[in-house]
Amino acid sequence: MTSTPTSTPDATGAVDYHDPAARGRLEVSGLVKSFGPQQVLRGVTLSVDPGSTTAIVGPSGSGKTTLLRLIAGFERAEAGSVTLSGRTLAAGDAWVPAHHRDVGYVAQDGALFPHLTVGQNIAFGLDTSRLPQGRKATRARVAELLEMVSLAPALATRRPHEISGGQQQRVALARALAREPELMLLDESFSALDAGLRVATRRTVAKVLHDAGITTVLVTHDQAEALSFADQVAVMRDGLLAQVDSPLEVYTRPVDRATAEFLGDAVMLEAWVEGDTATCSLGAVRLAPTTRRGRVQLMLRPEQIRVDEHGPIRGVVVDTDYFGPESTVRLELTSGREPGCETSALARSGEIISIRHSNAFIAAKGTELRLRIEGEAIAFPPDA
Ligand SMILES: Nc1ncnc2c1ncn2[C@@H]1O[C@H](COP(=O)(O)OP(=O)(O)OP(=O)(O)O)[C@@H](O)[C@H]1O
Repeated sequence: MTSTPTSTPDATGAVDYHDPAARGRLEVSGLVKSFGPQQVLRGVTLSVDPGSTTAIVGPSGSGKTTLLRLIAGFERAEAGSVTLSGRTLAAGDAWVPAHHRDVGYVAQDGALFPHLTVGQNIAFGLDTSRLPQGRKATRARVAELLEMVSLAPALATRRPHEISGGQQQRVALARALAREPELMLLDESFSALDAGLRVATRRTVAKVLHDAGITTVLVTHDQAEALSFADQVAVMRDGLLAQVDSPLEVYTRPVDRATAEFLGDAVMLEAWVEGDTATCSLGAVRLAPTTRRGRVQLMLRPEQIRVDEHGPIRGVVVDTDYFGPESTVRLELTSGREPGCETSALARSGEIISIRHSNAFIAAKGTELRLRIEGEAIAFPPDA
């Protein structure tokens, strides 16, 4: 690790290592990357606070892994810069090779060496020049790292094929942690695991990284994983970040329809906006702050449409998808609105919407349900 304390700007103008407050701060600015004629990254800018976790999520081929590989130093960009802890890693001709970046990388399959034991795999990540000499010190550090990732010390003598997929991912993390990186990059690190193991492994890994205060960037195509794992979610589309914000904000206040639909189910309705109210087939709906007026597309999450026996909206169950704890219920709206409810030219019966409900018994086909809307809707341009 390069750790000369100085505040002298280098040739690129960046302050050279090491302002303690900046340790682990990642700044990516204007990254452009092409493969042949295809521009894969088209000017990506991203800030990650020290010790925080960012998930980069987006459709397949949007450029997520390429961005991670540029940060790791496995690829070079045509334009833009990467700085970590105030140290320039890449900018113009300035270039720090991958093995000098203080960056850990955990691949999708863990990429353990099959011919080495778990202990040897982890020891491979150790900088032995920083350890007191001797095999005893190495063994102790390996045991410590295994404990950090909640694995029994006895596993050290096994080979990767003798442990489970979730254990392999934790060994891969321990190997990456052995170098005490300032930044951990997780490239679809949980996606090869089955659902239960994925959640448990993700939780362990998140806790280890959080407790160690290591800045983390996770690439995933799994929206739920991104929303649950990260402090900050960066939504990538066509080589650009469409939105970077907290999980709650990107889910409840997506910047556009594509982002809304990528992050979860969305009910889209034609609507007419006046002031802070939109009128649509569900009646008058409160809007999140917007400058839009007139015709819009309204977005609600299905869970915002609640079954309520006194609700002003009526619909008849068309069909149901049962998922155990929850069902997605499709309803055809009927015109029997309550007296006193606003109506408009857009409020019409026959429109089909989806809601979520936890009681599968109420959702038999043909049942009439009364509904109300909770929270605010988002307005997008009418033709997006
Ligand atoms: N080494 C390479 N040579 C040529 N094209 C590449 C290379 N690496 C990536 N690409 C192309 O760049 C685009 C973005 O790929 P990338 O792997 O970054 O996307 P991704 O968002 O991570 O996708 P996925 O979720 O499927 O892994 C794809 O069209 C891919 O084919």
